[in-house]
Amino acid sequence: MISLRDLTVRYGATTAVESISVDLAPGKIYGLLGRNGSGKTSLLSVLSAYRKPSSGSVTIDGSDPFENRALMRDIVFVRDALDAVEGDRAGTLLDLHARMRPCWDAELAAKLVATFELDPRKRIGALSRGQRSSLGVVIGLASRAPLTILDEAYLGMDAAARMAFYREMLADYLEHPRTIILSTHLIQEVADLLEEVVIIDRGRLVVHEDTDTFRSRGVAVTGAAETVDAFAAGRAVLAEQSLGGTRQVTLYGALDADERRQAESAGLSLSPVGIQDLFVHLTSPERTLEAAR
Ligand SMILES: Nc1ncnc2c1ncn2[C@@H]1O[C@H](COP(=O)(O)OP(=O)(O)OP(=O)(O)O)[C@@H](O)[C@H]1O
Repeated sequence: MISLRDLTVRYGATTAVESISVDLAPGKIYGLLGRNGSGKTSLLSVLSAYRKPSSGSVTIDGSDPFENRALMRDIVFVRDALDAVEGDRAGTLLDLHARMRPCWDAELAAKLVATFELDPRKRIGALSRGQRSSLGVVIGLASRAPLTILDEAYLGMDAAARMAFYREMLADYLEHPRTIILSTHLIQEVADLLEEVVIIDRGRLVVHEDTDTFRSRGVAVTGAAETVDAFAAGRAVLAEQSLGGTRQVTLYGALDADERRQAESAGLSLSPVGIQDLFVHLTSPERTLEAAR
């Protein structure tokens, strides 16, 4: 179990992560979602023991990962920087991880290198943006670390490479379940892979729940403006738009069967809201959930 307690990360006057407490059960794929600068990388850096929290704590199965060699071997953190010597060859970096990672799977690494058409003889500094990301993904997946953290691992990858990444990740995860945390802005693309979503906004935790429950909370209600307004009264409204006499509101909060019947008999139409739209509404600067309530 990963437990964050009042986790705070500050850089001088900037508070990147503010008092986040959350428990993440092992063996799931998590989506860490947040707008630019919301604190995702800062949070993941602490989780992967790259950085000490300013205050609060992180424990993994009860132990602090910071400077904990045994725990750190079981955490792989793939991020933009790749943590590599630019003059080294891609294959050298893979060999390094093969030696460092107790669960490294050389066969999987070779298969992924072929899938992404990577040339292990190429120097890291000479890789294209997408090839660098692919190399990161090979390291992330072939490490088979019990805690695998992929921070925007897809940067620069084209659509075909991203689809291959998702496919390979899911296939390997199903055979070798582990905790995977994906930080991503491509929410719609990965939505079906995520078992739980964690949303942070301006350093604070906004949502942590299983993806289906989160998805079920969003409903778009469309109909005559006054009927929609009457139905929406007292509910959390995340967004609204009107065209002529027709209004659509996005509500946050699952409707029960009675409420659905009531809406439909009033002539309103109900439609689901994708998790990307829910995310956008919940983290929009103008309309936070607190404001909506
Ligand atoms: N090394 C640093 N020094 C000073 N401020 C930093 C540093 N790293 C991050 N920050 C600040 O902390 C805040 C959170 O940044 P962070 O990189 O954690 O966000 P993020 O959610 O990963 O963003 P993005 O989606 O744009 O990658 C931002 O305001 C950023 O400017």
